[in-house]
Amino acid sequence: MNPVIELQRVTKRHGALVRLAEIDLTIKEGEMLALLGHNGAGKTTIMKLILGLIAPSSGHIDVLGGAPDGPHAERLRRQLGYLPENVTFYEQLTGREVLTYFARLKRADRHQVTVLLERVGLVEAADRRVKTYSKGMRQRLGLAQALLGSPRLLLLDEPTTGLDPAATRDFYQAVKALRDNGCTVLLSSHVLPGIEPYIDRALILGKGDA
Ligand SMILES: Nc1ncnc2c1ncn2[C@@H]1O[C@H](COP(=O)(O)OP(=O)(O)OP(=O)(O)O)[C@@H](O)[C@H]1O
Repeated sequence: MNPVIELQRVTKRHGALVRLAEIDLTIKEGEMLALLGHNGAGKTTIMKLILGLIAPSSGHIDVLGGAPDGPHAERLRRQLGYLPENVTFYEQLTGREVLTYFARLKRADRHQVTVLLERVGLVEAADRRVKTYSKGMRQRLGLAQALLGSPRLLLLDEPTTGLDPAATRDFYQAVKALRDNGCTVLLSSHVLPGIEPYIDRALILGKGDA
C-alpha cells in the first residue's frame, strides 16, 4: 500500500536557523500518527510543509501521490482537512452558520453540515453563537470544519491544548471514529498522556527551544 504521506530527509532552514533537520516520516493509509515535541520542535513546520504552504529547503515530500506545492496541489487541497493551532471563528455566527459558510468556501455539500454537527456532538448547540462556546466546543467545531468535503487525510495541529481531560477524551474519541472509518490522521501534541489510547504510532521530534 502506498504511503499517504512521505517525508525523506526533509530540512527547513531560515538563513542560519534550522527549523527542521533531516526528518523522515511515513504514514500509511488509515493510520493515526502523533507528532510529539516541545515548543519549537517543528510540529507546525511539518504540517505547513505537508499542506504545501511552505517549501522544504532540501529533501523530498510526497502527499497523496504528489508534491504538495506542485501541479497536484489543487487536487490535494480537496482531499485534505486541516485544523490549525489556535483556530478562530466569527464569534457572532452560530456553529451551524460557521459550518455553512465554510461548506460554501470548500464547495462541500451543505447537507454535510447537519451530519458533521451530529458527529462532533454539537447538535444541541448548533444554533447558539460561537461566542458562547467553551474551548472544547470550539475545537469540535474546528474538527467539523476540517471534515467538510470528506477528506482522506486529516491534519490536526495541537488540537487539544487547553482542553480538560474529559474534553480531550471526547475530541479524540470523535477522531478515532473517523480513523476507524478509513481516514488517515496526523496530529501534533506536546504530551503523550491522554492521546496514547487513540494513536497507532508517535514520532518524537527533537528538543526544540523549550
Ligand atoms: N516563519 C518563521 N521564520 C523563522 N523561524 C521560524 C518561523 N516559524 C517558526 N520558526 C522557528 O522554527 C522552529 C520550529 O517552529 P514550529 O512552530 O514548527 O514548532 P512547534 O513544534 O509547532 O512549536 P509549538 O509547540 O510552540 O507550536 C522554531 O525554532 C521556530 O522559532
